[in-house]
Amino acid sequence: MFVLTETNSIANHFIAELRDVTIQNDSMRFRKNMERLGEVLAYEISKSLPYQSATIQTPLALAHTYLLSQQPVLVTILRASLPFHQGFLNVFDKAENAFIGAYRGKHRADETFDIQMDYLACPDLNDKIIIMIDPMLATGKSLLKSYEALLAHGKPARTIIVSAIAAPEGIAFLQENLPDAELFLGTIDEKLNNKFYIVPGLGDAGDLAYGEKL
Ligand SMILES: O=P(O)(O)OC[C@H]1O[C@H](OP(=O)(O)OP(=O)(O)O)[C@H](O)[C@@H]1O
Ligand SMILES: O=c1cc[nH]c(=O)[nH]1
Ligand SMILES: [Mg+2]
Repeated sequence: MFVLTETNSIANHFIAELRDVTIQNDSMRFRKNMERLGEVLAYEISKSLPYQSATIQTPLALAHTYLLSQQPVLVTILRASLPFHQGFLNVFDKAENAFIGAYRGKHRADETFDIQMDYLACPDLNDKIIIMIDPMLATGKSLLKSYEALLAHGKPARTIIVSAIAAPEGIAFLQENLPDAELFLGTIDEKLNNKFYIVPGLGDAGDLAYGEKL
C-alpha cells in the first residue's frame, strides 16, 4: 500500500484545501485541487508500471529511453471521480478509459445503504492494468461493486485502486474482498461516522465538485 502523505510534499496543500470548509465554497478550486492530486498520484503509480527500452530520433541523434510497454485503463466512478480522473488522464494521456455510474442509494432508517449501478462504458479489460479512480474510499462498497461489474468486460492482469482520502474500515474491507488489488492513497483518515462518511474527511466529494443532488 502506498500512502502519499507518508512523505511531506506540496500534495499536503492540495489535500488541506480540499478539506477546508471555507475554501470549499469555491467549487472550481475544489475540482482543480482534486485534479492536481490525481496528477501527483498518477505520477507515483507510473513508477510501478512496466517499461521497455525505446529509441527516439532527435534533430541531432538517437536518444535511448524507456517507455510504457502497456497503457493502463483508467476507470472512473461517477460522479465525484471526474476531476480526479482528469488528473490521471493529464498524465496517462494515451490511456483507455471506462466509466461507471455507481452511487450510494437512499440511506435506510439505520443509515445503511445499497450501491446503485446504472451505467457502464468500458473497453476490453482482459490482461489489462486497470486503475480504479475514486476520491473517497469510505466503506469500500462502491469500489467492490464496480470491480464486480467490470469483470463482465474481461479479467484484468493487475488492479490498482486509488483514492484521495481513505477510511481504515474501507481499506480493511477491500483487503478482505479484493486481496490482489494494490492501493495507492492520498491519505488515511481516522474513521467513518454513523452515516458512513469519512472523519475528518472533506464531506461529500460529488456535491462539492458538482452541487447537491435531489
Ligand atoms: O466507499 P463507499 O462507502 O462506497 O463510499 C464512497 C463513494 O461515495 C462517493 O460517491 P457518492 O455515492 O456520494 O456519489 P456521487 O459521486 O454521485 O456524489 C464516492 O465518490 C465513492 O464512490
Ligand atoms: O466521506 C465520504 C464518504 C463517501 N462519499 C463522500 O463523498 N464522502
Ligand atoms: Mg456523493
